Order: sequence, then C-alpha cells, then structure tokens
Amino acid sequence: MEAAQKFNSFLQDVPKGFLKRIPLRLVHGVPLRETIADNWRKVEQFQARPDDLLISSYPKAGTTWMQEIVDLINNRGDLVKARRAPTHVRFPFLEMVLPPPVPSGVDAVAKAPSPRVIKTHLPFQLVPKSFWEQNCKVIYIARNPKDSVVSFYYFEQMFSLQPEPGHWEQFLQNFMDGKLSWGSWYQHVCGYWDEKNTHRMLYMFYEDMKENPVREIRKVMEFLEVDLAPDVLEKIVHHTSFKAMKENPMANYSTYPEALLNKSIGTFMRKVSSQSH
Ligand SMILES: Nc1ncnc2c1ncn2[C@@H]1O[C@H](COP(=O)(O)OS(=O)(=O)O)[C@@H](OP(=O)(O)O)[C@H]1O
Repeated sequence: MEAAQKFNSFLQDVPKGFLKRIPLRLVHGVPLRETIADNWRKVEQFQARPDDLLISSYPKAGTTWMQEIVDLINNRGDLVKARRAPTHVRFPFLEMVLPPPVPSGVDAVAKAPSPRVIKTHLPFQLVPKSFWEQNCKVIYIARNPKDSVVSFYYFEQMFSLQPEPGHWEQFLQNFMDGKLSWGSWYQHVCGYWDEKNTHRMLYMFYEDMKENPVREIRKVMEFLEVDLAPDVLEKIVHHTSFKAMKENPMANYSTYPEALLNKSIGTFMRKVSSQSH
C-alpha cells in the first residue's frame, strides 16, 4: 500500500492545469497522447533486458487480468506477494507519461528490479527494437472488437487525460477508422499475429481465457517455464476470476488516483459482457 500512497502523493505536487484531457498526435502514423508523443525518443531508445517480459494488447483487452495471472505464476501462487502493491505500481507501463513529477513509464521501468514485467499498448511496429534484439518474451492478448470498443468508451469517460470520448456513434466511427489512442484495433491484433512465430510470443485471446481459464493459464505457465502443482493452479484460477479481481483493491484500480480516474463515473472492471462467456 505504501507504494500506492507514494504514487498518489506525486499527484499532490502536480501543477494545476496539467490534469486535463490531452489531444492525440501521430507517431509514425499511430495516434498517441501528445505527452507520449513528446517523450517518444525515450521510448524508442528504451533498452530492454533479455529477461524482460512484455505484456501487450490493444487497450481494454485484458492486460490487467494477464498481469495478475503472470504475477501469481511468478510468485508460485503466493497471494501476499501478489498483493504487495496495486497493478499500476507492480507493472510499469512503458509509454505512459503522467504529469510531472510522476515518473514516466520508461523511468519507472529503469528503476524496477529484474526480471521486469512491462505493460504496453503499443502496436507491434512501435515496440522498441531492443525487445526483439534481446529476444524477450512477449504475451499478447486480443479481445473481440465489440467488447474492446465498449470497454474503451467507458474507460475514456473515466480517465481524465484521454481525449473526451464524445458521443458513442462518433467514438465507434473513430474506433473503426483507427483514430483512437494506439490506433487501429485491426492493425494491432494483426500486427502481432503476423509476427507471433518469428519472436518468443504467446498470443492469447480474452475469450479463450473466459471459456477455459485452467487451459489458458497452463499455456502461460508453459510459456514462462513454470511448473505448478494442480492445487496452486486452481488457486490462481480462483484469484484471477473476474469476481475475485473486482473485489481485490490491488487488482481493480480502485486505489488509482481519483484525479486521473474518476471513479464516480464507473468502475475499471465493469461487468462480464455476454460475448465474453
Ligand atoms: N479477471 C477478469 N476476467 C474478465 N475480465 C477482466 C478480468 N480482469 C479485468 N477484466 C476486464 O478487462 C478489461 C480491462 O482491460 P485492460 O486491463 O486491458 O485495460 S487497460 O487497457 O489496461 O486499461 C475490462 O473490461 P470491461 O469490464 O468490459 O470494461 C475489465 O473488466
């Protein structure tokens, strides 16, 4: 909890006026928040280490869910260790830029001890080259576009730095045109799919994880080369269920600063949609 308090306390020093919705700017043809675009050189030049694990997805595809699964696997099902800090503190978000003095994602990764588990929403072509040079493992999660865009729409209303989502019809059109943050859903999921056999990549589907979590978590264990007893696997399945994570303040973003995530509008984990079963 201490780490979360530190993260939140940074925001008390943020000058007024920094907490506002930020327009997007193209970075190599991909729309990103201007603050991310301004910091782009640092992201591009990021130096990965061979034992870094990258967890990547288009926004709202189940990144947080995968982060929790990976953390519990890495900690052999130890709940106390997995609850040492909230998601956003446990896993630095590579391209994230929050108002100063909050450290950027690149700076947070640099401070994290190895082996590092790093989050990104960058499309394949924007992932820093060093990840591939170092032959890092990557877990990619894809979710169907309908649920992704609905989830994104609600999230954009809550997250105070993202552009105003506006009316649903326009938001949906922007999604289909690849004009939302992190670009085209289609190019995102296809970009990683096309490269999945040329890199150490595990390509996962949100819907498969819902359908059969035991089977899918086993895949992640194999990929991470961790063998766990059946009862530990069962424990991980239980603690990474939607219900358990929604009730876990270290996994449900309820500790995220109110100034950034307006929780009076909704919750990070909304509900399990019908398509997701
Ligand atoms: N355990 C579990 N089971 C099923 N679904 C889960 C789980 N954990 C997170 N979620 C849902 O994933 C959505 C958030 O996706 P991300 O974590 O990728 O969001 S983010 O882009 O990193 O902000 C968001 O989807 P919606 O509820 O549809 O908005 C979360 O509820």
